[in-house]
Amino acid sequence: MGACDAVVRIDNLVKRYGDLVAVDHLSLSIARGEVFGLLGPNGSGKTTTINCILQLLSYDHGDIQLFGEPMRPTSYQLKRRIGVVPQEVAVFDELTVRENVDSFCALYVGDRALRRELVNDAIAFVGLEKFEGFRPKKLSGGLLRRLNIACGIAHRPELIIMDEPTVAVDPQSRESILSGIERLNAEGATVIYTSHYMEEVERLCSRIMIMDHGRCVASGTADELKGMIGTGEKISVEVGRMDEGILERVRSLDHVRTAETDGGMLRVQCASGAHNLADVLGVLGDAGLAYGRVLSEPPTLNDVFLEITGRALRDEA
Ligand SMILES: Nc1ncnc2c1ncn2[C@@H]1O[C@H](COP(=O)(O)OP(=O)(O)OP(=O)(O)O)[C@@H](O)[C@H]1O
Repeated sequence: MGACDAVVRIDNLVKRYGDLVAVDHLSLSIARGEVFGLLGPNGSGKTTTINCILQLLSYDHGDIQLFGEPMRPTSYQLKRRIGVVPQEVAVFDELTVRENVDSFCALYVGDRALRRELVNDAIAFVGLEKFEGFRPKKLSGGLLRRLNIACGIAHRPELIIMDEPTVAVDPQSRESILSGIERLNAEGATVIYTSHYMEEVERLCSRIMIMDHGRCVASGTADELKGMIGTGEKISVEVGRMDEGILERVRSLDHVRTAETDGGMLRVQCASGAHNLADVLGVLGDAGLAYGRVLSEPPTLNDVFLEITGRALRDEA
């Protein structure tokens, strides 16, 4: 990828808070049209990275380029091409939903008629038409988050940065937010999405960087990340009673790491490898054991994180 194709390029970023190294020699490059996921537990440095990109924080070392140009605190022409949805809801309590979206849009768009159209579109986009005249205090947490998004995207930015936009929202708003991001991307926006919810990142992101202690511990597509580890699928089979001899035969299969029974279910954790499910069912079939439901779950991004760091992504969540 040439430098000009990169919407965001970070080289060797270091940010310290006193003795704490919050971002530790981080480099990344994000191409136009990507939904780039920054995944990591709380405190791993995601927000600090975002705030450095936006020049809201000064940093100790490193280069940041946006749209092929160096990003500086005074790069207003670059900043207007970015939409930010911050982690904390940041809206004006005294203004209505419509007035809030309009005042953020007015930072970048002077023409009133055009702005009216953009504000209408943004409010419709997040599904807040019925709440246009409401002040933020009257909105639920999920609706507030949607207002926060409308404020960030109304001026049609090319790069949208969303910092954990679904924390503490109801399932309906979560779905609305996720499908909204998919639509923004389909319309051409490049998106940076930070989260500690691996399911969201897996659904949305074309590429993922897993962070821990300010460092990149792994990056790639979800499938590439899963391919990097030795953990394979988890197999569950409804078996009722099962004698120890059959269990031992399952355990002796090539790629089986552990096999246990619990409440009538056989649970098998495999190492990565082909035919694991067929091999396990083969043992049961050969033993003449009737079985019921069979579930095979591929490894998750949490398994990637666990294998690389020895901890679960949600340990601290
Ligand atoms: N203003 C600050 N002063 C001192 N330390 C800070 C400050 N802001 C963040 N930190 C520390 O820097 C580290 C990275 O924090 P950061 O907020 O970037 O992580 P994060 O991955 O975004 O976490 P979260 O999911 O909680 O937002 C943490 O150890 C945090 O405690």
